Amino acid sequence: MRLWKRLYVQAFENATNALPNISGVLLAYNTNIDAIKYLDKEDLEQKINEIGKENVFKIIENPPEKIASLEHLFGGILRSIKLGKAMEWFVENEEVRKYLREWGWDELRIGGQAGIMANLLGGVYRIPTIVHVPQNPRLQAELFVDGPIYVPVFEGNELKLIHPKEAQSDEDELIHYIYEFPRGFQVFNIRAPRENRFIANADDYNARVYMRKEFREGFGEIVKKVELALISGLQVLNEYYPDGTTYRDILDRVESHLNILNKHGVKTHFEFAYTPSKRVREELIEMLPKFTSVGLNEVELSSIIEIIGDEELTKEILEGHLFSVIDGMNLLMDETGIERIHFHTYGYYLALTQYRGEHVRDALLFASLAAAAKAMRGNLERVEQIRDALSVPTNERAIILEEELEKEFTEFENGIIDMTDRQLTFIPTKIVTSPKSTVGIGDTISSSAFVSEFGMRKS
Ligand SMILES: Nc1ncnc2c1ncn2[C@@H]1O[C@H](COP(=O)(O)OP(=O)(O)O)[C@@H](O)[C@H]1O
Ligand SMILES: [Mg+2]
Repeated sequence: MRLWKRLYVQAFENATNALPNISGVLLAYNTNIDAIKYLDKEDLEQKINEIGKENVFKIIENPPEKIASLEHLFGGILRSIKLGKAMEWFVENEEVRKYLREWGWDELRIGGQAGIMANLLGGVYRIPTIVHVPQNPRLQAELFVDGPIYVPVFEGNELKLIHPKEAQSDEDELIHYIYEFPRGFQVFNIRAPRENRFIANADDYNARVYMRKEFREGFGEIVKKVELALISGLQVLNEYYPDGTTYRDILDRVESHLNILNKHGVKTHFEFAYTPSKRVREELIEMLPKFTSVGLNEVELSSIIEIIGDEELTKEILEGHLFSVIDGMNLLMDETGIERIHFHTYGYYLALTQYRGEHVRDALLFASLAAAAKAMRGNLERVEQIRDALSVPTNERAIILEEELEKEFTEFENGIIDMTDRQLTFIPTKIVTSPKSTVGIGDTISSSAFVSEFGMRKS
């Protein structure tokens, strides 16, 4: 434990010193508005009574999984409360969208993985950051913090980089309505077994990874300004769209972007997220050889092994067996040739890399501090807040895992294991016992580790 305390302090210094080494980062593709409302029992009961309680209750046991009426909306909310389960349904109906807008929110936050990472990398780490915004309405633009955050804008034929606030225009508002409820929340005779949220997604653009003109026509220019890129948001792809296009049309465009990034020597990271469509998941795995790095959690690694591995390993990873996770990471590297895999789960992170160095470990430690700070505060504003996370306790139970690793690998030192052609890096993470919010922690972890590692590599 004392060892890790020392390593954490050093890593914070090394990582923060190296952040200014990065001249530019690109973030694509998903940015939206998260509108958060904390549900109120009286308000909810009154609205449901007005609409017709009986019809709303019918939806609870027959979930349509999408919203075409107010009955669907409130039935979905009640189902989420009843099961204590996070659910996200797409809003298909224009009248319902108007209703949602009028019902309003308590808080607005920038949403989407690219949007969230922009406020962190540009706003907190002060790295020049270019972010893709499918639309740039005022409501969303104002959620970007001040700092070197840019969207590309055509002025005539020339591509200019402008802060989103200065580039806002009269475009669509892509709103994800997030209805949060605490454990024990009661409405009529329904009681929430645990805290969670229901999301009504009123965003046609990110659901099909819409790319704005500047990214379709000016990508070659944009890429010249960055040395790192983080790609996310592909998990939502459907196999077919009503207009006859498929996920393939979109992935073709993403692949052409990757080819341009690779041609310019930009290091690329893909942030995995659970991808319900097995077909799409398969295609994403096939695209991984074009990336430098991938970030994922236990559910996502397991869902990949389901495709490239066997049933036994799939199950063991989901159950959290350390050595199965390591086997899964090795298998994924064998299959794709990807240079870096960063696995994160509650309590520890692993990185498997085709290169060596202590900066890989320091980057994971820095990411763990950033995650703890984010969990504590809900929102990060300054790098000093990450330093404060040094006082958060380190996961004691990971020490048992560390001992298992020591037994298995003789060459294990300070979290680093030398395998013949690879390095495996292990760190116990900080754990915040009562987090203020858990939205965007995974994105914070992966992006902090990726950018700081490459910054330190240049030191
Ligand atoms: N209370 C906490 N303290 C520190 N880290 C946490 C806490 N809760 C979750 N985390 C970290 O956040 C990660 C969540 O990432 P992920 O599962 O990818 O979700 P998302 O991408 O939706 O944020 C977990 O793997 C864990 O490492
Ligand atoms: Mg994640």
